Amino acid sequence: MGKQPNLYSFENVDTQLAPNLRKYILERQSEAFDRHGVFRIATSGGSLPKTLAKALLDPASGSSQDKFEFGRWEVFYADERCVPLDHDDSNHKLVKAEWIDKIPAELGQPKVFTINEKLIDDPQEMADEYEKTLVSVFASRDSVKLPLFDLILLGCGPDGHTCSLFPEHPLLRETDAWVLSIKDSPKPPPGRITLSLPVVLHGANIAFVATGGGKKEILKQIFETEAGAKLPCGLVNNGAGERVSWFCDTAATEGVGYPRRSSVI
Ligand SMILES: O=C1O[C@H](COP(=O)(O)O)[C@@H](O)[C@H](O)[C@H]1O
Repeated sequence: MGKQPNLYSFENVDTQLAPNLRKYILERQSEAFDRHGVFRIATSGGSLPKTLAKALLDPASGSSQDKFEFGRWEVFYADERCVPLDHDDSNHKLVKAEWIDKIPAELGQPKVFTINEKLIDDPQEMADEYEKTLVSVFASRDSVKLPLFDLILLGCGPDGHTCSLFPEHPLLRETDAWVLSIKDSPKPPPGRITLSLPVVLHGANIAFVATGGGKKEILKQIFETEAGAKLPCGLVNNGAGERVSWFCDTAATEGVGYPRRSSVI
């Protein structure tokens, strides 16, 4: 498959996709610990956190010998909605409820970098402040051109959006900023912040999770058409190639002609 993205497709989410995603993340964790002693991830909201929880927390989905060391994790948001952190639209609220709050105490607690909810009425200010947070963690912008996440976990919207980067939106042309604001998101809520495309493409590893029949038409477009290659998810595939892995179920990949794999092992 050379430098192309990996497309994994599993019959069952609980018994196949989740254990394979678990193995993949354990490998990324181990590489990151070897590299710099911490595991820095950026995560999305939407349908991803529920599936991710099965991979991270379900004892039936992996070997007990390989454990996540959440105490050495740093968790950032690939995108966030400009709402209070306890609002139902908040990606943080969802991620916290799905898995962060369920981590057994003995596995440690991740350091989580949320938005400043005092800035919900000013998305640009919120994006600037979140970028400063990244700068403080990933070192100064002068010496680091782009932050290097060990793993970026992404969803794929039915229109091909990922993070809060929407098809044909001018934000896709951003080349300088690390964190962008959007006031006119086509999907509610309208105010959001998002990692920029260059930051996503720079990720050491990028994993999409897309499940269910509602994703099959967009996956066909992304993997098989020129127009799909220009959608945000297609741009990630083309820009990051073999560093991209898709974790899907067969309902989502039905009819997709691109070569599929059934195990990360
Ligand atoms: O609005 C958003 O949507 C995308 C995709 O969500 P999904 O429910 O179709 O998986 C999500 O990745 C992003 O974080 C979220 O803000």
